[in-house]
Amino acid sequence: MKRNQEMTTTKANLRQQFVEKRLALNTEDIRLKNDIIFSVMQSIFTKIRPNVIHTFLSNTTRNEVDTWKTIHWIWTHLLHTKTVAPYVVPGTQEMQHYLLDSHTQLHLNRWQIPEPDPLISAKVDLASVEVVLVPLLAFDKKGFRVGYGGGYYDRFLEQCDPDILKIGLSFFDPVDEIENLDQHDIPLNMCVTPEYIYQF
Ligand SMILES: Nc1nc2c(c(=O)[nH]1)N(C=O)[C@@H](CNc1ccc(C(=O)N[C@@H](CCC(=O)O)C(=O)O)cc1)CN2
Ligand SMILES: Nc1ncnc2c1ncn2[C@@H]1O[C@H](COP(=O)(O)OP(=O)(O)OP(=O)(O)O)[C@@H](O)[C@H]1O
Repeated sequence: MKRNQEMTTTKANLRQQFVEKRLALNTEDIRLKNDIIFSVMQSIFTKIRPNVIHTFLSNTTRNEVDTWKTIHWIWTHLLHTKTVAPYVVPGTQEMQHYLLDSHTQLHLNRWQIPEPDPLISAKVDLASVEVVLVPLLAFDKKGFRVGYGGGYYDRFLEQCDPDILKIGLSFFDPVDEIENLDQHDIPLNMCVTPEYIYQF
């Protein structure tokens, strides 16, 4: 406990800590945790039946929470729900957003993250998005998050309706507090972990 209190919880420190924690999980741990998160996502989406869900496309080689099972389940069970995925415009901090369906052509970007081909995919108006599944490395008890440090999601969420439902997905529990938040940080409304559904 003492040690925990003395540990700094700056974004840079948490980034390093949680990259390591995630890479230390074994394949079986990850499978079990992903299964629990998937079943929670099924209940949440069955209950609220959103029209448009924006989701990150996991880089499973970095042990990100897997969104693919949820995406396939949405496609087969929520027939009126559209899914949308981001594309990082190279050399910028900006993301564009494209319709994701079984026909969407995907390419791996420089970080091995699958993205819709911007030349042939259908661009989506952010005003239609109702739910965003947000990637993260760590989050705190107030719902603030730390990602890889590009600031992509804060820039994106700023463009969305403030009432949009922002759901983080994490294999780990929250830290008490992120020390160096800035005015751009937009908190999550919910974070799903294998242990608990946090609501903020
Ligand atoms: N699956 C997924 N898609 C996503 C995100 C994410 O976290 N996960 N992003 C969430 O924002 C955006 C991509 N942001 C990223 C930002 C930095 C790095 C990265 O690997 N950075 C290096 C640092 C040096 C470099 O620029 O290469 C690193 O962490 O080692 C990866 C993705 C958009 N799409
Ligand atoms: N809306 C914004 N406008 C301008 N700068 C921003 C905005 N959002 C974030 N930033 C800046 O981007 C940088 C990275 O932000 P931060 O460390 O919060 O990234 P992150 O949340 O870990 O990354 P990501 O959102 O890509 O997962 C910071 O310097 C932050 O101030």
